[in-house]
Amino acid sequence: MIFESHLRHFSPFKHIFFPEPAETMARKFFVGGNWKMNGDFASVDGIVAFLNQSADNSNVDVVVAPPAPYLAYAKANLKAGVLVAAQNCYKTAKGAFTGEISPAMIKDLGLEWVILGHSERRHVFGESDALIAEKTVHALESGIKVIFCIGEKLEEREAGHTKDVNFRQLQAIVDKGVSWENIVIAYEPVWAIGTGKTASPEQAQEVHEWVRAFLKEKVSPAVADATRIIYGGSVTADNAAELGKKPDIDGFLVGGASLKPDFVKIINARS
Ligand SMILES: O=C[C@H](O)COP(=O)(O)O
Repeated sequence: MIFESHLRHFSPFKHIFFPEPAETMARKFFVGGNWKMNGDFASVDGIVAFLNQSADNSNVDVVVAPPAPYLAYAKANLKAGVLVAAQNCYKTAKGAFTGEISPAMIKDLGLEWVILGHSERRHVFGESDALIAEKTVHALESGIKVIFCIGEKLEEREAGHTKDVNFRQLQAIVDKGVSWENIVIAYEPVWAIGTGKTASPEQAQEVHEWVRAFLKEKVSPAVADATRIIYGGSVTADNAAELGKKPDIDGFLVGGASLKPDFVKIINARS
């Protein structure tokens, strides 16, 4: 996959062999639920019950991310339309890395997705852009799709660095020549996560538009057009519909509200 990406960008014949699609592609809405380090068997049963009882919605990709000990249990009990993601993984398949899980293990559980670069991994556990990029490359090469999180801290926004920070975080994987068809970008301003301070639809749309323009310039117009950019940060059933009306917001990554039955309203926010 890296080979094709390089050919597309570096071949002098790229427009002959890899023409860019002329038409704009419709992006399927994507709603992720990140349970973070919350839950036990009883609460997982409760979440599974409201998800399984929800009406099927073929217009939305729904992916929930339980803590690692509950991945297999959630997968075994959720209906087919709700996929399961791991919240993190390491950059190699196996080895002496106490406490880590690998994409190979995620795949072995029959799962397809992992969240990487979440702000809590970046800022609580000190993961660097470089490490997150290595993890992303390894996950993709292992056949696992990636919800790749980016986002600025409050002080970075107030200092006028929002664009620089988000572009720097993205550049780390652009530099690796990743193939973008199995990546969803989650823009999650750190100041909005778990704070109840949602970015306004206009604030979120502004950054999503920047991110799409960045992809157009640094990768290709086709990738910019096709890649889903979802928003995370205090999304609730009350604010999801307005956020979801913005043209560059292709879904949500939901934390706290994904633990409650109203998560189903967020899944259906654009229906
Ligand atoms: O991954 C999800 C985000 O960190 C958002 O969390 P939140 O909805 O609790 O603010």
